[in-house]
Amino acid sequence: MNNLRQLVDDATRDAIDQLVVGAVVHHGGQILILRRTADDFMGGIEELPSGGVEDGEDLLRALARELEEEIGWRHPPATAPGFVAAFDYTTGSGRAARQLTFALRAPDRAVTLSAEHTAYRWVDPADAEATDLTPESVGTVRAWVEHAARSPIDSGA
Ligand SMILES: Nc1nc2c([nH]c(=O)n2[C@H]2C[C@H](O)[C@@H](COP(=O)(O)OP(=O)(O)OP(=O)(O)O)O2)c(=O)[nH]1
Repeated sequence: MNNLRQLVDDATRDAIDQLVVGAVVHHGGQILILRRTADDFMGGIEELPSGGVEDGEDLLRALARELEEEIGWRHPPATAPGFVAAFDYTTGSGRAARQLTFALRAPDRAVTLSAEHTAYRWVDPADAEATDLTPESVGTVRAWVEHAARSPIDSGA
């Protein structure tokens, strides 16, 4: 399984200010993407469900909280999340962020959005480039496809 502590230690070593957790939520081979509200920073883009890890929070607890907040999941994930990939970016407030993305199988397609997003859709990962996902997110989806093909158990598939 993945070493979560190592991911956190690596971020500290790399002077990351803000850890962010994200999820490739998948169901029947499709993945869930959310559209940010137009007036937000990076408004209107599509993104994977994601959000900042709070002080003292571990990665998987942060992931469960963000999934509850952003897509209304009120149950523990159906499968153990598998680590997919990391990407670094600068947040709207200028902080060095690293998004650590995990894969999770959704029990169904039910989604309840928060005010942070205006829409959601389930897409074929092969079509990721034709969405408004950022290149970093497209790369993450690709990594998930490759990872799932290589080692189905660890992928959380
Ligand atoms: N800023 C930024 N965000 C990116 C890039 N690539 C990429 O996928 N993203 C994604 C990650 C997030 O889903 C979203 C940006 O949100 P964010 O974390 O910066 O949002 P925020 O403004 O609420 O953050 P903050 O200022 O409150 O710290 O876009 C990038 O190059 N720059």
